[in-house]
Amino acid sequence: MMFHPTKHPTSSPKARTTLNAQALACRRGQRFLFAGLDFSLEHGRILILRGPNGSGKTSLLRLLAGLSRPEAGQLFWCGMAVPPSGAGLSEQVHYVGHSSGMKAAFSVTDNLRFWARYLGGAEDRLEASLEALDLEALAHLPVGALSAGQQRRVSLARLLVAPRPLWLLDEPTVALDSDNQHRLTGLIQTHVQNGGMAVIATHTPLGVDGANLDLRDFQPEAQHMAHDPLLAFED
Ligand SMILES: Nc1ncnc2c1ncn2[C@@H]1O[C@H](COP(=O)(O)OP(=O)(O)OP(=O)(O)O)[C@@H](O)[C@H]1O
Repeated sequence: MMFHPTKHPTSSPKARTTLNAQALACRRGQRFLFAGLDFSLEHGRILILRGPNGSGKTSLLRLLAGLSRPEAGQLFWCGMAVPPSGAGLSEQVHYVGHSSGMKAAFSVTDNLRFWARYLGGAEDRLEASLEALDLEALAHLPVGALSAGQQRRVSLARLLVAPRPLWLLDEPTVALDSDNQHRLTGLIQTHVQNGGMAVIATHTPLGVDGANLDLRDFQPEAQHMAHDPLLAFED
């Protein structure tokens, strides 16, 4: 795939941007979700995370976002080892997870303006972000007054307020109608066509080309399960 570093305002990846995982392991509570997980992702590529509920897709995305630490193994960003804190990688990442990350009482515009500032983006991207997710007519409304699919679109608009090369998307189609699923597909395709990368957990087809990583292939065979799930809970 061609690399166009300056063509699109949503991405400003470095040439030869790469993300590699070597022998990653993740433990939640007393249970190893996966171990020995390797993958390699280059600019312009998509990695699609597969696996049943509870197999560790969200846990892997949180680990890549620097929100939790691996139990073992090593991440490399552009060939540089990422420390357990995630420093050096977490600043390159947009993470859109299950929660919207928005303040319910604030308007769509105010929420996105906050994220633009927080993520080091420019406010002049706001209009384009609203337009890309068909949010202009909702921009003045408090996020808490929006439907689930509309709130999801606000979360996705965050991807566009600041350019970051690696998009981590957790079930991004949830609550989206078919028009907006197509809109999302277009955004992802544009991002990678211009040199971005994406790791996407999904149970449904996204209409994008990507390599598949099935978490079931990395489950340790013998599990020491906690008898009481509450005892295993971690913040
Ligand atoms: N805070 C936590 N403390 C302990 N265990 C947790 C915690 N959060 C999640 N888990 C466990 O980790 C396992 C993997 O959860 P995760 O959310 O990563 O799965 P998933 O593959 O994303 O699932 P889904 O397809 O349902 O979204 C689950 O068994 C879950 O109970």
